[in-house]
Amino acid sequence: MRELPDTEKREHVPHGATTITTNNSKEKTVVAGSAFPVLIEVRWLSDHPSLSRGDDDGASVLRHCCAISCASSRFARPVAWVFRSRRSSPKPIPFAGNVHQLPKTDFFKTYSSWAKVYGPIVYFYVFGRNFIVLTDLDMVHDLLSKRSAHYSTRPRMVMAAELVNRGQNSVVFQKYGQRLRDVRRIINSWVGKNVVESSFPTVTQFNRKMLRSLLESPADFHAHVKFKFGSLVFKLTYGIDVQSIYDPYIALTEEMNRRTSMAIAPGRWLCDSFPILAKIPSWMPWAHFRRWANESREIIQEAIRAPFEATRTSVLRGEDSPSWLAKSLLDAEVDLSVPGVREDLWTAAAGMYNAAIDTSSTAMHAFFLLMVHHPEVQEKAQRELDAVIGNDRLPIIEDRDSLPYIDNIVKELLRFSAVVPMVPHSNEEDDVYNGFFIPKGSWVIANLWGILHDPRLYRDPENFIPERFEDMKDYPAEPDLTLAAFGFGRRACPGIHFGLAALFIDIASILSVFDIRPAKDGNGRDILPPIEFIDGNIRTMLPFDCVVTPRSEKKAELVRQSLNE
Ligand code: HEM
Repeated sequence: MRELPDTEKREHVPHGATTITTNNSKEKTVVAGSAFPVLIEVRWLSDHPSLSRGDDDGASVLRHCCAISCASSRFARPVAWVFRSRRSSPKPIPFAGNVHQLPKTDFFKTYSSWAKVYGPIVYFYVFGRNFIVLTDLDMVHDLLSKRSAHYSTRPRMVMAAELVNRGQNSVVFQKYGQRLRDVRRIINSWVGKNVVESSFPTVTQFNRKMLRSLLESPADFHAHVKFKFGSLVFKLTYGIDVQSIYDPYIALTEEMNRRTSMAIAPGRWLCDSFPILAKIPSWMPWAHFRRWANESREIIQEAIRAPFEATRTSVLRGEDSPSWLAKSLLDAEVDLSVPGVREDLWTAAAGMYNAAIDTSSTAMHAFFLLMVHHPEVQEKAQRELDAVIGNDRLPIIEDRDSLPYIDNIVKELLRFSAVVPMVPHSNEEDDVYNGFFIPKGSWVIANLWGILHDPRLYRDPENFIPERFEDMKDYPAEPDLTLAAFGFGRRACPGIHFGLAALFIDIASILSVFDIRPAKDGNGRDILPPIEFIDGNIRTMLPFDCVVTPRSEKKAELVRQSLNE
């Protein structure tokens, strides 16, 4: 342990409490004494200027103290933190913590407003669970990327991960470890950077089908977009052709996603705050949450198992129905009798639907709405498309480099809509960062919405302006945080290349073929639907009306012909 500098002295006061006076901080702190001797050190050191200077020596002493504090008492850690973080957190109430200050929706907006008051790293706790919210890109990179060896697991989610079993059968909820690495390796062999291009012909084919649906029933654009992503992912993953949104596979998978969203809804389940409740037997009269969890577990298992078995049967019959899963099943090195192999494959396959559909659909729904609000963006994009693509063909994914404005629309769409507004990671070890003690098992949340709307990075962040990414003579381009929108470190979205290609081809081809205009009210006036998202771990949009019309008969004909190619 480091010696106290001369300028600092301690005096012992009755009942074991200790007073620490430092010349530097001009601060006198009395902390509970005899029960938590180590905490006193933690409190003092963490405020010591050596740490705020980033002094390694000080930091290592603090780390050492933290380790001792943990060894001495599990209870000690949050207490230590509370002492430290008075200036970095809203005022808690005893036991419940900050539960009374949490909003019902749009958590990330509240976190961003806290960041303005308490700084970019905010701590709060709710019934003993520690939350650290980072609203600063550098800090997020420091912890989730540079220290990703320790920050790549997910926080404990009793209802979702344990009772509903998503911790076992969903890549998104899996703890960091060998199983997750195996599942991610499978996913990378399907959509990784080096292989993703092989899926482009199918992505384009499903894009053309969506364009045709838009021609036939433009008012249903909301459903066409969702169905396109759902049917595309089913085809690529399982080789299954789903015929409509009422297809039983789609219905099952939607139910899986609905129940998963309910299972992770913040504040909904008491067992998340009091894990002991998870031990209550499900037959007890008021244990309906346990019965709901059991029912959900079965439905979800069926949603995961059914398409997997359909593909396996088709492979066993020798049917020619190529898919990512069939490719893996046919891989000579894959032996389903080895424990865990089957589970890894179905987890990887189900993860594609879980993680791909809602994210991409929300981005596209937001795109339609933003085009209604921004005819000037639409016209500029169409001028670029007409100049580069012309009138004789539809855009293809390979046009990306020659359509920089469309690319900027994709970037701005991801920034503006922040489809995944918050990314929760957790640390497997106690840690110290910038003088902050981060207890093991904390929720370390990257406030992506806050970062993508940070006024220090973006001028007028609440507005949709694709031009912000253009380097202009009198105004340099603003930061392109597309990668950040897909998460961090070892948990970063493995579908990024696939997702970006799919968004690009949809946006380019829709703007090439269609005009998107506001619907009119009875008096012929434009109806501009409000730009509002529904809060969730993945944001969604309520349906809204707009008018989608082909720009010319020739463009419409190109769409019809494209399906015969
Ligand atoms: C607009 C499109 C998308 C966005 C904005 C998006 C964003 C994200 C984000 C923020 C994460 C969490 C990363 C983290 O924890 O640090 C994530 C995870 C994930 N995404 Fe995406 N994603 C998109 C599309 C896709 C697509 C198309 C796929 C599959 C083809 C996909 C597959 C996954 C998977 C499997 C995970 C879980 C990774 C893990 O927990 O280890 N995503 N995504």
